[in-house]
Amino acid sequence: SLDWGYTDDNGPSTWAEKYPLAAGARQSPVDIDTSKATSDNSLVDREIDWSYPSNCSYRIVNTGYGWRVDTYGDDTALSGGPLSEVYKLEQFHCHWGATNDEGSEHTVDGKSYAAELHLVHWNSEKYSSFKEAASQPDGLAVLGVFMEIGNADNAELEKIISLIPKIIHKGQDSQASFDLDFGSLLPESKHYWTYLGSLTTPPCNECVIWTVFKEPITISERQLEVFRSLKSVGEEDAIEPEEGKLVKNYRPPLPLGNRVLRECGP
Ligand SMILES: C[C@H](CNC(=O)c1ccc(S(N)(=O)=O)cc1)Cn1ccc2ccccc21
Ligand SMILES: [Zn+2]
Repeated sequence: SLDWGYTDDNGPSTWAEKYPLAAGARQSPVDIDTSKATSDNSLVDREIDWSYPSNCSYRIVNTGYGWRVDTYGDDTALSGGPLSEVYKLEQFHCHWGATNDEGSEHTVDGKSYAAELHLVHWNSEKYSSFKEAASQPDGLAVLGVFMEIGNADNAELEKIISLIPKIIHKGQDSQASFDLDFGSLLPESKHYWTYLGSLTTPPCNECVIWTVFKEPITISERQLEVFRSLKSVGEEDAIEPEEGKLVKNYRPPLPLGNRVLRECGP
């Protein structure tokens, strides 16, 4: 069975047994209590700037915990906002729930969205590899984008979704350099919240500067169902067809504690 996961016997409430960092004071996700967000001048007009060439995605893989698109970081850049250095895009992935009223990791005043997209970057100015950065307090910068159910398919996401039937089982991957317009995967408004947190999966390293956009993007119910068709087990694990489906892969919020939650944007 999986070392950790999202079922009752290996889910988030059990992670701290094998991954002690999961019990830390700087964990993610958190509930974004908008009354606690400070819009102090520290971020005034420090908008988040990103730049991704459309051909930077080269592989999609089933990690057993969801899908992940690996990217060439060389010509990518994330800067501004709460960041003091330029970060490079390493990968992006998504979290979702079994039903549409749950699925995001961050919540806003207790409200969950149907899913949440994470664009994972690392501080290539200060560190020499993603792995090294993932053990540093300012090593990673993750952009969180809420996804809500809309009537239309999200055309950019469709390029990813069309590859999922090739990676149904854990460990499968598809080398597909597909052209992606990241502009359509990010909201129009650059209004965001930011705080210091962690990876939301084991080993839960407290190495992430989080930036969560306020405005969601949309995904269709059909597209979300395709995410839920992924399996957390390999092809060789002979189990019942309905078993092992990744119907949910989100960690519920952890206490913000005495961390500062800052807000920026119009
Ligand atoms: C963490 C790394 C594997 N995990 C991730 O890269 C990762 C990235 C983003 C998120 S999220 N959902 O927060 O955006 C979660 C996990 C491997 N790795 C790197 C250093 C390292 C040290 C020990 C064990 C594994 C290690
Ligand atoms: Zn994530």
